[in-house]
Amino acid sequence: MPARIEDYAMIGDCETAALVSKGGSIDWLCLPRFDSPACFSALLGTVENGHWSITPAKPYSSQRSYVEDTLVLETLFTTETGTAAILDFMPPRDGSSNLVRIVEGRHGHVDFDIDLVMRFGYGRNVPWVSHGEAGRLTAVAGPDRLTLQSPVELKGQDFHSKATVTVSSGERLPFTLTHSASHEEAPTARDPEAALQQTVFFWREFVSRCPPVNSYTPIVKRSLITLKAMTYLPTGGIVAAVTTSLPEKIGGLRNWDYRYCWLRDATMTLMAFMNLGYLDEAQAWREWLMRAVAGTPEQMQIMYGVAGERHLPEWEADWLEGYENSRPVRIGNAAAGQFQLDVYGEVADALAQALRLGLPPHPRTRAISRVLLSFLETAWRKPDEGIWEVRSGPAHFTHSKIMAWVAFDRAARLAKDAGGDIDGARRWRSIANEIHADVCRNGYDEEIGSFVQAYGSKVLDASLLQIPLVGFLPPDDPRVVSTVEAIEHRLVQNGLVLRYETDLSDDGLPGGEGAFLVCSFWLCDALVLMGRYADAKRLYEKLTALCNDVGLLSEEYDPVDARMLGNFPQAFSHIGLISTALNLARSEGPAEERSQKDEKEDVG
Ligand SMILES: OC[C@H]1O[C@H](O[C@H]2O[C@H](CO)[C@@H](O)[C@H](O)[C@H]2O)[C@H](O)[C@@H](O)[C@@H]1O
Repeated sequence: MPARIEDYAMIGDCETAALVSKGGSIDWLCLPRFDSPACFSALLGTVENGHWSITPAKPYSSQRSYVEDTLVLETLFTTETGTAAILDFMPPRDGSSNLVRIVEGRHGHVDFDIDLVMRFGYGRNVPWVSHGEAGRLTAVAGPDRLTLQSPVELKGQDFHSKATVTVSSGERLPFTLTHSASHEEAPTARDPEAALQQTVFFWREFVSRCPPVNSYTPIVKRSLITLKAMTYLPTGGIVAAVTTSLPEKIGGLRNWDYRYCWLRDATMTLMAFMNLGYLDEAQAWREWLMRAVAGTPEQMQIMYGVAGERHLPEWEADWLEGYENSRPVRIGNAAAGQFQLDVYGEVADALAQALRLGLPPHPRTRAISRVLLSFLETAWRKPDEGIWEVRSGPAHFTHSKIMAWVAFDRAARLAKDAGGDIDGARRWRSIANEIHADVCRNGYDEEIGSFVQAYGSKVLDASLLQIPLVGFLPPDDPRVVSTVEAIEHRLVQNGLVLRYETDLSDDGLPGGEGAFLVCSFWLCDALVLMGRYADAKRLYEKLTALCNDVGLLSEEYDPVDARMLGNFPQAFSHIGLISTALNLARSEGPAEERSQKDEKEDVG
């Protein structure tokens, strides 16, 4: 049985990532990319689906943390006979992908059991394992090869590779697992100690550019490192999470594959990077975006593979029993074929912000924006699947229309700022005004005194918290105030915000889910704008207390059973953590910048 979600920590090399449990077991690793088939899938099944544990042979307690300002994980094991630590990390690539584990004796001695079970193809393919000289072990199946280099000789037993080893004070035992294509020559093993220095240097250099954010600096830095680890360095793409199918409800079927690049999640990540001054990452992402969306706007997808791939068919790995029996385990994501209107607004907003924050204009941005806006001119009237990617068919989601307004609003501002394109500015502003009126007429329900999930519906939705955040209406507008209050009243469970009322609306899926964490951060942001600082701070502190011992958040949290749910770690949640910290810490935070007054009267 896998560990609880919060008992995992992530290590990664900005091309893929692994999850390590508190007990020293690596239960998830896809190679060579985030979205490649996993070779360790115990997270979604059993150890027979692949894992690599190095665990004390006798009863132990463990404590862990990242080595300061890095993604090097240190797990300290204490047993009756002594203490020993494991340093787990994935060094920046030098052509091949390496997972390094250094076992270090600290006091007395500790006996460790090592169990390496390699199963390619998401836990199904048993490789041919051969034992070479000096602790070298090679596993091959189909296109993949794993090579383990270590001073310890592992022995084959029931398709596991095993050893028991004693580590004494002052001793260091390095293990390096290298992935390569099976048809190529195996790469020479990397020096693990030098790799450790390079990894520490890489992360420290990256995080040294993070500005102080009051008392929130340590958690902001941790989130920044987490987001960076979810960027695919070769292309600039950003994944929504490094896992698939961690359930939104234990035993439920809301299990999805997040190892792809959603324009929505990625643009929000980009905003977090930019707001902390990380313009290089923003630039890399914008280049990625320009390549990914190239083509006709009708063909623009809401998500892509990390290199911009469009074909992400969804299928089920039926040999995996699922996390705590939460089936199915899905690979790929059918949401890739959905029409989600809000994405245009998110992209427009991020590109406008990029220019405002000093990113030099991209030669193709304007052309692409023009084509997308012409498409959106008629498309905004169509129903869509919305930010929550419902599987019940399209509807006129209020949030989607608001984000279509954002697209035209930002375009009008840019046209005006970019040297007097008065005609363009007029045209975009008049469409923005039309959408604005449409939303205020159809998206607000007088009877319940709140904006609602979709035109004509009575259901509340946390995405409506974006209304003041994107500047659609000012935070003191009575309709905004009453919407925020209605959400606080109806969507907050044990202090955390649910996405919407799953029991009142048909999203095409049975069963409920936990509280979607980014929504609680949005509530904090709205409260800041409304001047309710004490309430915002209280909620923020509650949220940051949900981070696990190494500062990571999943997508959702079960407000009743008090445990993490959903894919892990999730970019959305860490974006929320960073952005709300900035809003609380700065008198003029990102929420206030984004929500600059509507310019309805400006161009006429
Ligand atoms: O709720 C059903 C949908 O859930 C997933 O989407 C969610 O995650 C996305 C990535 O973080 C996010 O962009 C979206 O807003 C969330 O609703 C899943 O990926 C979808 O396939 C599924 O329909």
